[in-house]
Amino acid sequence: MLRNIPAILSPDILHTLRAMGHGDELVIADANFPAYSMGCEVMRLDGISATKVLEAVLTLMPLDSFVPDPAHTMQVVGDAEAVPEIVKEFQGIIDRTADHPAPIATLERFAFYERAKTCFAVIQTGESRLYGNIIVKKGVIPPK
Ligand SMILES: C[C@@H]1O[C@H](O)[C@@H](O)[C@H](O)[C@@H]1O
Repeated sequence: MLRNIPAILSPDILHTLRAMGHGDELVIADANFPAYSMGCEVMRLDGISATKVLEAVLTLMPLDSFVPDPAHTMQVVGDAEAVPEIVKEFQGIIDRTADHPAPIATLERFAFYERAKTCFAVIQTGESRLYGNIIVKKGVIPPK
């Protein structure tokens, strides 16, 4: 255990978050997401919701303020305008925790997979709600 570090973040996840640089992207994925097919590092937090993981990650990792869309979720197949409850929760977490909150943008399902393939890593959670996937782009911590 560590002081000031959310206990759900495992040693390998802490290593990855620290190794990521400005503009690198992380996928926080639900339990149905084809994480191992994305070709990047997969870390697992089975049994933990994607919303808890997003909250924990954003307590440590700044969201990028250099781009208009530092966070993306997956569009509902057949209803691109739908906003699932979990996406509303993701937005609330970003609004509460990010230094530079931004509205979440969306990607069509297969465009989301293509974007995920370029990401630094995936954290596969135990999230059982469909469309519980979010890609977050790491920002910078300026000098004090
Ligand atoms: C259609 C969508 O495919 C994705 O890969 C899943 O992660 C979502 O929950 C949903 O089932």
